[in-house]
Amino acid sequence: MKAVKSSSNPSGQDGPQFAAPKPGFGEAALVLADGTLFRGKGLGATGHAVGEVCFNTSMTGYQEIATDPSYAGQIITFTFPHIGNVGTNAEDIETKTPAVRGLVLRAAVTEPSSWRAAQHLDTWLKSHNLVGLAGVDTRAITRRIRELGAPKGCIVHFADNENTADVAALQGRAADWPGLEGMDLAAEVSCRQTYKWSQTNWALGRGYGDLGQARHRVVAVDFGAKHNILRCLASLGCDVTVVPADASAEDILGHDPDGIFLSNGPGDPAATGVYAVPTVKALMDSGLPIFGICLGHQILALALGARTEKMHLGHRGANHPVKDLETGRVEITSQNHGFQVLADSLPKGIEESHVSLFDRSNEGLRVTGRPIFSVQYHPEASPGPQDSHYLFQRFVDMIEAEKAAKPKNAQAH
Ligand SMILES: NC(=O)CC[C@H](N)C(=O)O
Repeated sequence: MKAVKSSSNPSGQDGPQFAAPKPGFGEAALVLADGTLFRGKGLGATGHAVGEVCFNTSMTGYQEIATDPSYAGQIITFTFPHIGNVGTNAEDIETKTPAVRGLVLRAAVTEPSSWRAAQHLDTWLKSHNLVGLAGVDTRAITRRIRELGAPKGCIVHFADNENTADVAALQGRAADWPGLEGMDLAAEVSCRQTYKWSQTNWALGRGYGDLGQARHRVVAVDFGAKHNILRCLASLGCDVTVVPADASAEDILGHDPDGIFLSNGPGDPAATGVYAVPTVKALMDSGLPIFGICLGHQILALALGARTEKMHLGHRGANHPVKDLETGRVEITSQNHGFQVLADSLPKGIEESHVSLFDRSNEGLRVTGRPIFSVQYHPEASPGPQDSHYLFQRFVDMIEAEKAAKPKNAQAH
């Protein structure tokens, strides 16, 4: 087993010194499927969890990241060293029950310093039964991930009476985990029942608002939707009905929507799409505007006949440059995905609308002449820049144009 000591600096250069976790935090480790071992101090709940180890480069917004349902089946390494220093609160959540498997941090978590802090990250992790690891060389982990492609791993926070030397079994657990390819996780994190969403975006001095008079009806298919997407829709006057991932086209159209939204979510789109792809195909026949984000983009692409594949590393961060191919404008985007749509598999009549300036991978599509479009990245930010908020307005503009072209009393439903 290749141990990487948490206190060492493998680059041999003088780097910044980080506070060591305080005594009282138990032993903890991250073991990759190939046996690479990182030992540090535990945070949050004791226990172990297995998942794909990925890294996120965002400098802020760790609570939104940790509550993004798209992280089901994944252990996040934060490349930014100081995570947890503004604590946690009841507002910055993207779902009530986080789906992430565990968090890996460089520096020990300090006491929260923010007027919004309600809980220490350690207490918050415990309350959600999430395992954390701090005091490890996250640069070394990131470099390992870069070499291997997001590897399988096991994170463990030992209880006081446990034998902390026995990590070989944990390597076995990591190696035995089947991996995200072919895994359907959207069904796990989706809502079980249809519900209404009316909360609007957060503002300083007010907090979240509430949708007043609704102007449009949108059905959002929940593959693991981040709350801020729903807030962005409500903020533009949409009365949002959220339906489970396996809702049929009939169920969805039964709500008499003016537009349909396909959400982000975890897992392999090819696996998740087994039930969603036929539904989305049927929804496209309705002629209604359709907007997809991330997993929603991938499912829409599959429904249109394109292909998806797993990326080597994926994109996870809050500063990814993306070019809108129609306007030539570059937006700095928030991202979290490990699969991609293959642009050269897009059939005729489907245009690539956005491209990543990091690696030229596909970041969006548009159906020529129809109000159907989607993006791979996260225009709702949360966390991240708001450069791409215009896409929600684009969706609402499409809804308004369709309604103006086909007044309700002239429509079939
Ligand atoms: N944020 C998302 O919707 C992620 C989509 C998909 N699970 C991926 O990793 O590519």
